Amino acid sequence: MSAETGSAAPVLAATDLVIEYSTRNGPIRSLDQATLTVGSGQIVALVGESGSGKSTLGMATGRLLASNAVYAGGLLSVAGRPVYGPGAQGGEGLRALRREVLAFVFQNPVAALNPTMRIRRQMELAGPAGREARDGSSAAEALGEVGLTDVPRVLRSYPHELSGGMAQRVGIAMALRRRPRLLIADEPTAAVDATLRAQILNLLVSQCRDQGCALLLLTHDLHAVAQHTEQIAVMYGGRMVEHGPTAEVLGRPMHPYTRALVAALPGEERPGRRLEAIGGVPPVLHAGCPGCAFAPRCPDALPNCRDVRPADAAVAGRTLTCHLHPGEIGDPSAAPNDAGRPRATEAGRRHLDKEQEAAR
Ligand SMILES: Nc1ncnc2c1ncn2[C@@H]1O[C@H](COP(=O)(O)OP(=O)(O)OP(=O)(O)O)[C@@H](O)[C@H]1O
Repeated sequence: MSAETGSAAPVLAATDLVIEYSTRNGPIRSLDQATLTVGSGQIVALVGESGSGKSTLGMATGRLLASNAVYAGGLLSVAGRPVYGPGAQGGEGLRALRREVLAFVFQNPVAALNPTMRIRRQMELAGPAGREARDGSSAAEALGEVGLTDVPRVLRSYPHELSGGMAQRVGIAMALRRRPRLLIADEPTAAVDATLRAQILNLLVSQCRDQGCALLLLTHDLHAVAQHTEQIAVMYGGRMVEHGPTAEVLGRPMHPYTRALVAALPGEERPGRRLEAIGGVPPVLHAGCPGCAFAPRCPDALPNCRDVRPADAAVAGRTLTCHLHPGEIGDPSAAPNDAGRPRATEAGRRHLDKEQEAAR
């Protein structure tokens, strides 16, 4: 077995992926060299404001983008099988990938189900082919495992006869029926009653853990991320700006955008201080951003931030894409190199000194 297709291959590997949508007003660049790796069985959050490109990356995993989406560069593979880039799967290969490896849970659970079919039939179709597909009891078991009571009634129901919470449990049961290796959940609790959100998320994460299925959770909810995920990737303007272990990234955010997201989190306000809103609006890109897309909103922007793209650097156990953090201080292996990593500027060093001073 080659390294590419072996079980050691990450379940999701996107490298410098560029996706644009063609519109009457010109292209909208939704992914601008997005890079993300999800390991087998990992629970990973992808966060960022609305429009940062999370759903585009999620749907790109199965080449399920809107018809006006245009692939414009980079690579994406799922479980070692190329989806975008050289050797990309098409036809039956792509259908097999969607059937055997990938699963999706969407924001609106009722709309994600087929309105004309009873749940029993949809569960059968979502399950493995053959004898088991006709075996009603296995569908019932799967619904029992996601905490549904009165399963016979649920099996007889049409989607509109279920509450949002019940429909999302059915959606999770369906998504996991074929034992996928990667589940993409796009705001899975956004349309569910607030009192049920934690339950649904707990269920989703525990079911994925039990099955060893990796989960990529696209969300705005940093509290949920802190509670449930191992890794977090922060996205802005179609690319990752900070990626690493959730506890470390949220506990000590380093990219100014991550810091702003954490400061805007309800519960982060200190007595007598207001919750900080992030000033300005996220960009809509029409072409590759020449520098850091956050620079126009960044309180710490350096002179080169608007014009020079920061490279990824390993800093404090995470990957950071920011001129303020060009690499580990005192770590020669992470220092500027000939491969084009930008050099730490004097202003960058001063900023870091200030940060370290504040931390003391
Ligand atoms: N079919 C489309 N045609 C044109 N532009 C699109 C299309 N789909 C998405 N976009 C644009 O691409 C950018 C990224 O959108 P995307 O939905 O991936 O972001 P997101 O982070 O998932 O946002 P949200 O959290 O609101 O779902 C946005 O500017 C969006 O308006």
